[in-house]
Amino acid sequence: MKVSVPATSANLGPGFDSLGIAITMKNQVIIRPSKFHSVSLKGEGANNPVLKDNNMFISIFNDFYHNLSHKKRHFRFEFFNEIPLSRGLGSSSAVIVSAIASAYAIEGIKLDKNKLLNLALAYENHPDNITPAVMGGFNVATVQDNEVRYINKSIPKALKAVIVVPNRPISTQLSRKTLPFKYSKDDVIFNISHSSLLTAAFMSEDWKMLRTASLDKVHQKYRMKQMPELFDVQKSALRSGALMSTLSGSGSTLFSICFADDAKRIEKALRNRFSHFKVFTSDFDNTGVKIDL
Ligand SMILES: Nc1ncnc2c1ncn2[C@@H]1O[C@H](COP(=O)(O)OP(=O)(O)O)[C@@H](O)[C@H]1O
Ligand SMILES: N[C@@H](CCOP(=O)(O)O)C(=O)O
Repeated sequence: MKVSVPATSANLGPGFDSLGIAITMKNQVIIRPSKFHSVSLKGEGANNPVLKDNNMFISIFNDFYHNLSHKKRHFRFEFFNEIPLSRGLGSSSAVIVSAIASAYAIEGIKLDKNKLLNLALAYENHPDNITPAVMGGFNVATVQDNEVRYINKSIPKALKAVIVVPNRPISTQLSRKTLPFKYSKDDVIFNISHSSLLTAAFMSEDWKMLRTASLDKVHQKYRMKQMPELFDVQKSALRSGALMSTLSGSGSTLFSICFADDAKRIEKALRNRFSHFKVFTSDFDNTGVKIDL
């Protein structure tokens, strides 16, 4: 059985804890019944001892598997990870979603995507990464009565993402602690209006509006100060023709959206200037989690 889950970029500027989008970069796991428990790791995190000894996937998978199944079985887990850890591309959401989906699939139980999304919410209480990880595309999401309420929109092929991944991680949990406890009324109004405009721009495919609509006063500047070079990455991306450029999740990745025809030029400009960072172009994913039995 094989499960794959896309990487995601959350917030998209002003949509803190609400907006998110999926790209084609993914984590994949193949699980087979086996005589003994064993794990193989390839790609991102392959040399990380935490992923070998205390793997979040295995512990979430076990929680669900033991609840769903009364049989005692062992499995071989083969992980192929493309999503870098703690770079703001939703690695933790991908793990949560794939572990829950795998536990149901291995027991042959069909799991509705909405139920999967609500189960994932117990492990990550903001819905902006888990919603695109499950559904693909652009998503606006909120939580009410412990349920994710969302609206989803596919992204056309005419758009691509140009992504700059710094060599330093930022932990989401720690980064959230650097944010202010209180915001001024002006900043709140700014973010509500920009996040609403950004959502409307995605829904109506008014791509020229993204630049203005993606401005934020709630989290980016506080987080980007930890790595001031990110301000230069953002300026360079916009100067090279990106439609918008925002801190991806809690960082450290800078995520730019552009017309497909401009992607190679923007990627080249960013790679020339920030050769010490990983720079690449990606398509958007409109499918979300995929399960092959
Ligand atoms: N492939 C993986 N396998 C197991 N655990 C993972 C994997 N990727 C990420 N994690 C867990 O998620 C944590 C990173 O989460 P977080 O700081 O929220 O970063 P991100 O922005 O990538 O979601 C890691 O420290 C690790 O505990
Ligand atoms: N809204 C969250 C999103 C965190 O995304 P991640 O990919 O960095 O885990 C936040 O901004 O804290």
